[in-house]
Amino acid sequence: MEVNGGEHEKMERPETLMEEERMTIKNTWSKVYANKEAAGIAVLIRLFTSFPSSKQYFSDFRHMEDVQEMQSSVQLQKHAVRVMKALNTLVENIHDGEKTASVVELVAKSHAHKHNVEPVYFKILAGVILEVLVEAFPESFGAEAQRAWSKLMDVVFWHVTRVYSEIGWASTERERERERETIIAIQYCSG
Ligand code: HEM
Repeated sequence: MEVNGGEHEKMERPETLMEEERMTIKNTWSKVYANKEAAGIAVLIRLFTSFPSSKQYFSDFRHMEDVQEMQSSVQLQKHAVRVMKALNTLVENIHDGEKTASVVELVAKSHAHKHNVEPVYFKILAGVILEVLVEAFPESFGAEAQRAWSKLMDVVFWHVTRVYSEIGWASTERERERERETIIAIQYCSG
């Protein structure tokens, strides 16, 4: 999988979520969102420790190795809450495909234009979110919930790549190499 500008056309549009899956997502989310700061920070810390290259975009802690030091970064805490709030908007509007598209569009545009984030990091973050939620809320995130959430993440990522493709994002050769390395690491981690 290579995720850059021209790749979107090759991606199959993910299936629409079924009513049952939407309900599962809503039901499992409320507990997570009640702990949004802690859950968001846990997700980002996992992202930055498992995939240290994802820190490169954050001026305040790109050189930090120490987890406690990272946790006290205001930039990290703010981003954690921002990610959770955006997810909450997606969940609240899960029946509204246009709203989903527009929320993801805004985030993808700013991350491409302002923050220069490679799209593959959205895919990585999606995997990390699931991993952390399953660990933190095992009673809620069983197989059925995991399937529903994976589908939602696929929809999000599909929109992200659509936007990156529309704005003509092109990864440099070095960045592609890093993406390949990262994807191999993900495959390795997920057995
Ligand atoms: C679901 C995924 C994500 C959501 C909802 C999200 C949301 C946001 C929001 C709302 C902002 C502030 C407003 C803006 O500039 O757009 C922001 C800033 C930022 N995001 Fe994300 N983000 C996501 C994923 C990522 C990823 C994967 C990275 C990089 C690995 C990243 C890096 C950044 C950076 C560097 C900033 C600027 C931080 C600052 O200046 O304090 N984001 N994000």
